[in-house]
Amino acid sequence: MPRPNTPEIDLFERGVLVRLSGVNAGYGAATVLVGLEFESRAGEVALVTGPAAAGKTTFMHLLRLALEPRSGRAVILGQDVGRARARTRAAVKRRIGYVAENPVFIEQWTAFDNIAMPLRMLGKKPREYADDVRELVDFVGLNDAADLTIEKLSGAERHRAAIARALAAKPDLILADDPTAGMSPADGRRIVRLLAEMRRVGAGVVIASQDDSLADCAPLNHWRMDRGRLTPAFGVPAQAEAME
Ligand SMILES: Nc1ncnc2c1ncn2[C@@H]1O[C@H](COP(=O)(O)OP(=O)(O)OP(=O)(O)O)[C@@H](O)[C@H]1O
Repeated sequence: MPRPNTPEIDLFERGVLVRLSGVNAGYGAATVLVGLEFESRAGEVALVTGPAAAGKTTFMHLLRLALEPRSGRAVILGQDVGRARARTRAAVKRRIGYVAENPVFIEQWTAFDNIAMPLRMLGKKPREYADDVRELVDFVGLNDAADLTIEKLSGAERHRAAIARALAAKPDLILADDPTAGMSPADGRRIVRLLAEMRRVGAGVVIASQDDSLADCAPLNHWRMDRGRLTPAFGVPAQAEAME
């Protein structure tokens, strides 16, 4: 007899990728995130905006399981991550694509090889992943720059490469921390649209930024973070209405 699903797996199967209920988190003695209520569903994009030091990066660390909730309940990709064992947490992490604020690459490698890194780590051979990586390169618009070593890329191209790398292993949840930093407004909007496209393959996307003006460049749920508290920016987003 198959074991019945846990309530957390049931939630995932109903398309709820993240559900935070009353979550507090922080560093050392400092509580940075306070009483978070948040939900992200498959095929939805969330934009979290707020001023410097509001807690956006800390929120990303919580979602990518680099920071544990101190209290409350955090269900991410079908697991109560505050209670899960190290092995389960590691398995959840592998299903999350993360675009860091300052992406770190192997500078002497080409963008193509850096993008392929997650696939190599899964044990795939170049002939198995070459077409998929080329497709990603096209998708993010890196084109010929993919064959240059990363150190030669512009800031915007590095972000495109970081996005392609985060998508390589086909994650269920994509997190992008300030992906438009240092870009022109037009480039920034293109990047957000690109990330938002991932909803079409059923992924959930969460983007953090200081820039409120990004809210109208794709269909998304806009949240504001202020002093560690998260609120829907315009009334109650569709996803929160659907919370059971
Ligand atoms: N490793 C850490 N240890 C202690 N405090 C930290 C740590 N990282 C961040 N903080 C503090 O947590 C608070 C929130 O920082 P966080 O980086 O999450 O904000 P942010 O909204 O991402 O800011 P920005 O838009 O400038 O990137 C700040 O007061 C910051 O000083």
